[in-house]
Amino acid sequence: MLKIGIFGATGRMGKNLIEAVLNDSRASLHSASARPSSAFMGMDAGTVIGQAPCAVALTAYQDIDAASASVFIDFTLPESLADHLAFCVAQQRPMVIGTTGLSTAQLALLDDAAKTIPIVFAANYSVGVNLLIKLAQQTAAVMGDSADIEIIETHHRYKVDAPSGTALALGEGIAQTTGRNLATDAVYGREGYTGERAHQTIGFATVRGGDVVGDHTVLFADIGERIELTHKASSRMTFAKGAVTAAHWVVGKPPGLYSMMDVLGLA
Ligand SMILES: NC(=O)C1=CN([C@@H]2O[C@H](COP(=O)(O)OP(=O)(O)OC[C@H]3O[C@@H](n4cnc5c(N)ncnc54)[C@H](OP(=O)(O)O)[C@@H]3O)[C@@H](O)[C@H]2O)C=CC1
Ligand SMILES: O=C(O)C1=N[C@H](C(=O)O)C[C@H](O)C1
Repeated sequence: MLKIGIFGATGRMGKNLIEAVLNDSRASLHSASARPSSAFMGMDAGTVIGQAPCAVALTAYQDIDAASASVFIDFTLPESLADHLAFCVAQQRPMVIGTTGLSTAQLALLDDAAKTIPIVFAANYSVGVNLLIKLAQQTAAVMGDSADIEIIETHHRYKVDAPSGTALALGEGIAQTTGRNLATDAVYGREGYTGERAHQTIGFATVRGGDVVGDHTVLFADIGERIELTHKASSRMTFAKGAVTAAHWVVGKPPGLYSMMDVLGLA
């Protein structure tokens, strides 16, 4: 039985993760952490998600008995990444991380931690989006020399980072396939007198509103025809189940930084 600890248990994803773990017959909820200032601190994790109590009380991450956990899942905000990484490295526990909007320095921390523990890190844990990345790469290999490439993402009003991590992962995958460099070729939104589109650019457009769980479209627009590859997530449970699958996969792996592509055998 896999014993899964969840950081950020009170968040939108945290609650879905608790439910996904409680519904997994091969896993149990080891622990659920929240900010020390959280109004939910001390409450039962099952109660927090509106279900029957599960005998796991929300605690500060520092108070978790990590030695008895198999793996930790972290979908929080970038500012808590360093603490959670240091905790798991000190306790030598594998991690599954889904937090997006990480800075270059935070990505370097991830690389460092992965020298001593196995970590799965992905901007999107749905099967469909990982397949979309592959399909976008295949399309780019055929059409990337002539078509203009634009990535459009839509998310709920509460999302704090832009473009989405998934949009950036799609852009990175296409850049690798076509010999582009996102650092110089990405265009993040347009305004004013922009001039004509430079062909090698990859454009990103961000839409925010309502309760949209997560939509991504990759547009390959040529003269006379265009292809639009679209994925729409309709439930966060899709991401939560993917993260739990990754948790099962990462336990027992050697230290290293892995992706959901590795978990799904798509790498
Ligand atoms: N990879 C994937 O498949 C997916 C990734 N995501 C990403 O997951 C992340 C979380 O998304 P979502 O659940 O919607 O966000 P929420 O804002 O709903 O949840 C964030 C959680 O992190 C906690 N938190 C924030 N700062 C700290 C801190 N300094 N220390 C401890 N805990 C902290 C919050 O606690 P509190 O409630 O007390 O503020 C909350 O529980 C985002 O980066 C999002 O982009 C989302 C969906 C899928
Ligand atoms: O914040 C979200 O909600 C999501 N974030 C991830 C991202 O930034 O790509 C994944 C998903 O689209 C939902």
